[in-house]
Amino acid sequence: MEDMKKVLLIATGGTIASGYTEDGLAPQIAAGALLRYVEEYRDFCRVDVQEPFSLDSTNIYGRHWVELAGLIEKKYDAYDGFVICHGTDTMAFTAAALSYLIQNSRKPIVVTGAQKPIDLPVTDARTNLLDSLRFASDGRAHGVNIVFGGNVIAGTRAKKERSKSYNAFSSINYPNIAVIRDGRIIFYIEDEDRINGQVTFYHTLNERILLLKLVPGMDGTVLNRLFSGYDGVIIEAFGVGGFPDYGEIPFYSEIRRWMDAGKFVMMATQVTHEGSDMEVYQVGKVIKEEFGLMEAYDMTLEATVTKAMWALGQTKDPEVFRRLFYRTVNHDILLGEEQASELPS
Ligand SMILES: NC(=O)C[C@H](N)C(=O)O
Repeated sequence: MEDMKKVLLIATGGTIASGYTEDGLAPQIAAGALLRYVEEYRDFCRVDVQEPFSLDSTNIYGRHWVELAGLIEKKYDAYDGFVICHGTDTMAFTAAALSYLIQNSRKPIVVTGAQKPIDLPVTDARTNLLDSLRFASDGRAHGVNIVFGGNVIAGTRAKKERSKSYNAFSSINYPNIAVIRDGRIIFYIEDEDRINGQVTFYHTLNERILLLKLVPGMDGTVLNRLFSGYDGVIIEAFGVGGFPDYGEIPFYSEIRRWMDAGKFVMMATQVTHEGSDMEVYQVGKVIKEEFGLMEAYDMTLEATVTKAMWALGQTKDPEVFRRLFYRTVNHDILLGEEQASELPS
């Protein structure tokens, strides 16, 4: 058929493509073989395959994200949509990173995977892959999304909340973009009109970002010991956000040291839902104001980390960094616009 959509399937490994070995599950099923389990796709799209690498997603990080974005950039004009098959463990990081590396894409870029290998008799893999191909072939779909367990989740809003169930991913602090039920896509958010201008690809990340989770009693000098290894730190604080003050233990002076050295200090919360708001309590407000600290607000940790890597890959200027960090990309932050609008443009 003339109007069949063209989709590029990019396989990267993960459980969806795994088989049993003596040492446990490991990726084995080639990209082309994945497609044989979902022949129904032939009714609505044509698919080519690429397999840049085949890894358990535990082993996927910054350089793979840049490689995936580069591959999509190279093939962008030749396809109507892209589906990346990926392990679930770091899928939320990859989807967030790709949301920053590929912005303003009118074409859909879907990240999917499964909790069970595609060749098992009982598996979520076939539904997830077929749903993803369907979504990547839909004219209303755009940008980076995870399709998993019947949910379509903005690439910056996904979190793996369940390690075994088929509904492993949730959309955090934001509604699903769409759901897919029995092969029918029901959009909750239709915002194609927000895309104007050209798709933009970025090629640089700075991975020297540390995510430090506070535990009660943590000694602030831990920041001193990690100082030379990183250009920025995101501190995963308690509740809406604040720093402990245990008397002589110097979180405050460590933050001063990092900032005086031109490093970036940001605050996020270890609570999954509803986000940070450092100005509520004295333990947060005073230090936020003193240092002009940035905070993640309603962003997921995965988005916060990869956005910091992307922004720091573009600039070292604190004002430019702040503007990039608070600007909304692929629905990632709702509470940052206010902060961004207070900055000179
Ligand atoms: N369900 C999965 O895909 C888990 C696997 N360990 C991976 O992330 O590659």
